[in-house]
Amino acid sequence: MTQGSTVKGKFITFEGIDGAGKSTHIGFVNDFLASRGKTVVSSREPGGTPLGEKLRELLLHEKMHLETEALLMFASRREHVAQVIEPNLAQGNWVLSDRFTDASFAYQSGGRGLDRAKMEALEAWVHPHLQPDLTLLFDVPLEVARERLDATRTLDKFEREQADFFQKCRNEYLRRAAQFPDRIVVVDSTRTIGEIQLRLAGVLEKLL
Ligand SMILES: Nc1ncnc2c1ncn2[C@@H]1O[C@H](COP(=O)(O)OP(=O)(O)OP(=O)(O)O)[C@@H](O)[C@H]1O
Ligand SMILES: Cc1cn([C@H]2C[C@H](O)[C@@H](COP(=O)(O)O)O2)c(=O)[nH]c1=O
Repeated sequence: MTQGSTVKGKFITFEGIDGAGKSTHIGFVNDFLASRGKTVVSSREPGGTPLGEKLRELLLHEKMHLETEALLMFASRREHVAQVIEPNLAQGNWVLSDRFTDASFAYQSGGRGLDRAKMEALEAWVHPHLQPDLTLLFDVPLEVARERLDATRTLDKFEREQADFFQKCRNEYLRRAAQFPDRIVVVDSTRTIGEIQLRLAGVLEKLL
């Protein structure tokens, strides 16, 4: 959702606590939209640009003050918005981002406790006129997410956090879903991958 009548592309973000299953579905959404004739660009945060990927390495592996963490997330986002998101939307392309600003609210404010007003100030600074057209929030109980993560990979700094942290992240995600019901669609990610894809197809049809 961008201001200005020339913009034709759409911006879709994927959110959820670690292990909820969001990355699994980005490829499906990409292929679904491509099959409808859309040019689709898939990206991620933190990251999505050469500088953003360097910041991602620091963010996922170095201990830092929670405000440093929030500022670096938004520094990565500033590059991403300038270099990837806005230029592609302006060309009429569809942009899929594995996480965006809802993740900062969920993790830095919800999980770590950073004042929400500071997050709102950063959001207003970094992308005052840009919001996703659609946010897919993959929601699962913590235990399900943890089981999925433990089965698949070496854990990074965030993924090693305790259950209490993820409960607060999840609560903040769900609070935002209630605050922005027209933008954020909550997807029950305890369902099978096939059931979730059917649900996603229904949601995407309405956006085409
Ligand atoms: N609906 C599902 N049912 C069963 N397993 C699933 C489902 N969705 C995802 N998985 C599995 O759970 C694991 C984690 O999924 P995925 O990497 O998509 O999560 P994520 O939310 O993107 O995690 P992160 O944010 O940490 O990258 C993968 O092994 C994936 O195959
Ligand atoms: C954008 C963003 C991300 N995070 C956290 C959330 C995840 O734990 C990692 C990214 O890892 P993923 O496997 O690629 O999802 O970063 C955050 O805390 N704040 C943010 O704004």
